[in-house]
Order: sequence, then structure tokens, then C-alpha cells
Amino acid sequence: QRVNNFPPGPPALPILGNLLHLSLSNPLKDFERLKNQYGDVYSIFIGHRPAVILNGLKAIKEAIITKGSDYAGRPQDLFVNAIFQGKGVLFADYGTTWKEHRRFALITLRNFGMGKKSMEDRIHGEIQYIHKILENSIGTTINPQVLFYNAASNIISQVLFNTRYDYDNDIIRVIIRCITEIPKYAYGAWATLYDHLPMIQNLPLPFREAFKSHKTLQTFISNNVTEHMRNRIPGEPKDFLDCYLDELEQRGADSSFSHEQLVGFALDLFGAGTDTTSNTLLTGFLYLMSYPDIQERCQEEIDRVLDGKSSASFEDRHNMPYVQAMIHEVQRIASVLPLSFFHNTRKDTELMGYSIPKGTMIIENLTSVLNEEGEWKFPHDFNPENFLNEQGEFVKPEAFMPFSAGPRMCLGEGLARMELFLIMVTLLRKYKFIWPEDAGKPDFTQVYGLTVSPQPYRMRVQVRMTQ
Ligand code: HEM
Repeated sequence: QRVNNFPPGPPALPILGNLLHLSLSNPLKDFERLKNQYGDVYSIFIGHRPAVILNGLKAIKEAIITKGSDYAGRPQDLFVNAIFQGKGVLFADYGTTWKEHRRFALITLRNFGMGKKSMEDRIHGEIQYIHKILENSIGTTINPQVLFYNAASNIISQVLFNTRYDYDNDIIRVIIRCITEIPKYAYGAWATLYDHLPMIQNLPLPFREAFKSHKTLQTFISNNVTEHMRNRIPGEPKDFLDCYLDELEQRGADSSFSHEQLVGFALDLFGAGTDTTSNTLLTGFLYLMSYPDIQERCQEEIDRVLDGKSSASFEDRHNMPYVQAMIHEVQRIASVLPLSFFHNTRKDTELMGYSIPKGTMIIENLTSVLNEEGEWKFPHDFNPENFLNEQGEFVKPEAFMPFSAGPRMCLGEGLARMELFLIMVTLLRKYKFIWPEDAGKPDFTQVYGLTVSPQPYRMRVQVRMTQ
């Protein structure tokens, strides 16, 4: 039963709610269909639980920016909560622990070089390893998936632990498998069954893999924390873990800071920082190979701006409007976290004239803004012109929100943007990326999970003549 003035939606069945209206393995098309039927703000029942789905810039902005604090909670009784056990930031509810940890991370990551030179050096250091792999692939084709996963996880690993792993290292292979395993189960059919059928929660069903993967990641991070506790020099932090341990010492044991929180928090950053960035890179190179004219135009701009310079710096983006537009367009089309992370209302509130009670689950459909008609010149095409004005200058429309917005907005945005820019510019400067002749047509359909990724593909790499 929908309460008075609750957003409209399809009639719900007892127990199942609207589950039969949704493809649990990929509900994005169903969400689109329901939006066309019920409008930008509608509701569904996932089993007995009501959820409000937000679509389009106007509704999403009113909720997560204008009334940001009302909508900044996270549900606490989902499958992901059972996995993450209330630790960390990502799935933590609004409250002192979340606030203090989020603030600490934003400040620490900034001091550690988010937006500063030293972080650039770490990213460039990692790019050298990408070069080695690409150079070895010349004359053949390569699946870039493992490469980009390794690179993204190494960059965040250096921020957190001051460590990187060789690409054939067994530990990192296992860690990346675990990071990609959890999102596969987190918002899909198994998660829904787990949430609604308590009797299956302890059975040896496929969703157990997500718990196993989480345990492996937890052990990996706990070992790093123990090693840091043994070797750290208080007051002289080398990485995020050291900074946190210094902070913990200062705040004392009865604060929201603790060793268990640190493990959960580092796990969040590691996971959130790997899957998202690598899937964006994968989408980027897929499109650049499929649109060689756009690739060439980026290369012309890069050659011109970097002429005489040994490497790109993040500051160079201000002189590269077309490259900036291309990277933003990749993020727009990739929409790697299409449903963001679910929010929860913290009090009775309103949205576009509807009443939304406290404790309602909120699903913001970011894809609906990233391809909203009326907000983009070419909402359904891959076209960097979406981010260029008539003078060819870079402009960022308000509807560009792949990092979401408001109090819960992605806290790794600065790092992610720097990674995407430096990696794409450095690789495009040195190589031409070619869709293999025998690979058929590029397939742009996405594989759905908590994060979406392109279908696996192979690429051919040629060293550019201009270099
Ligand atoms: C292209 C890359 C990335 C994209 C598209 C992305 C996108 C997002 C989105 C949509 C959210 C949800 C915001 C909300 O709930 O409204 C989020 C949250 C978050 N992201 Fe990212 N992200 C990226 C990279 C990163 C990186 C590199 C890190 C780590 C340094 C990171 C750490 C986080 C964390 C910790 C949260 C939770 C924030 C909170 O709940 O307060 N992300 N991200």
C-alpha cells in the first residue's frame, strides 16, 4: 500500500511487491520504462520495501543537493550491509562516524597530493608499467581489462599503503578478483533474494562468494594495518594508513576512530577507487577505437600542447578543451555507477510535491541525467561537443553528475579525474589504438552490476609516428 501522497508506481503484489516488473539481473531498462509511465519520481516495492526512484536533473537536484541532508542516509538492512558489517564510509548511515571519517579522508587525500604534484608522480610512475605491457603487445592484440584494473588498484594502493604490486603478482590477482566479485552480487538478483528470504541466508548459495571475497579483502587490509602499526614512525606518515593511525592516537579509544573502522574504510577506498576508474578507462578506449576521428583530434591537441614537454601534468588540462571534453564525454556515456549507491531519507520530507516518509530507500538513476533530453546537445551519441561551447571552450553542464552530488558525493573525485586525465593523455600521446580488423563490430552493450563495464574486448596498439 502506498501511503498518502507517496509517489505513484505500478500496483504491487503481496510479498513480491513489484519484483515481477523488474529484471533483477539488469533493471535499468525497466526503470526507464516505468519512468516513461509514471514520471520522474515514482515508487516501486522491492518485496515489502518501498523505494523511490529519482530520474532527471530537476528531481535528483532537489533531493540530493537542495534537501541534501534529508536524503543523505544509507539503508542499513540490505545484503551489502551484511557484507560490510557497518564499517567504513560507503555504506555507513549518516551520523558522527560517517561525518568524521569522510572529513578526515577529504583532508588527508588532499594533503597527500589529491590535486598536488606528488600524486601526479605516483600516477606517472604507474603509467610506466602500463607502457611496458602495451609495448610487449605490439604486433598482436591485448585485452586491456586486467591492465587497467591493475593500474587503478596500484594507484589507490600507493595512496593507502605506499605499496604497488607487479601485474603478475598473485596477491593482487586475488584482490582484484575479490573487488570485482562483490559488485556482481551487491545489487543483483541474489541480493534481492537474500534480503527477502531470511531462510536462505545461511545456505551455501552463490551469494556466499561475496562474503568470501570480503573476508579475503579484510585479511589483506588487516595485514597491512598490522604491518603499519609495527613499522610506522608516529608523526611522519607515509600514506593514508599512517595518517589514520596518527589520528587514532590523538583522538583516543573512545572516539569514532578504531582499527576495525580503519580496515573497513581502507577497504571502501580500495574497492570504490578500483572498479569505477578502470571501467571508465575501458569504456574510453573502446569508444576512442570506434571513433578514430575523435582519437586523432585528441592526439593533435595533445601533441600541440605538450610540444617540448617530457610528460603531461594535470594543469595541462586547462589548455586541452577537446581532450577534457572527450574524457567527460566518456564518463557521461560510461555512467559507471548508474544507480549510484542507494540513499535513505533521514526524516519525513518532500520531493516535487510528493511526501516521502523517513526511512524510505532512494535510488537516484544517474544515467537518466547523464542522457537526459534537453540537457545535452547529443544525449544519445558519443560526442565531445556535449562539453564544448560555440567558441570551442570546455564547459561542464549541470547535468554532468557521474560522481553524484550533495553531502554523499564521491570523495575520490579529485583522484579519479587526475588518473583519467594523466593516463589517457599519456597513452594517446604515445600510441594509436586500433579496433582489430577480425573483431567484428564494437559492442557497446554494458555488463550490469553495482558498477557497469563494457563487454570484454581486445585492442591493437601501434606506436605513433609523431613520437
Ligand atoms: C571514475 C571514477 C569514479 C566514479 C564515477 C565514482 C562515482 C561515485 C558515486 C556515484 C558515488 C555515490 C555518491 C552518492 O551516494 O550519492 C561515489 C561514492 C564514493 N566514492 Fe566514488 N567514484 C569514482 C572514483 C572513486 C575513487 C578513486 C575513490 C577513492 C579514492 C572513491 C571513493 C568513494 C567513496 C568512499 C564514496 C562514498 C562516499 C560517502 O558515502 O560519503 N571513488 N562515487
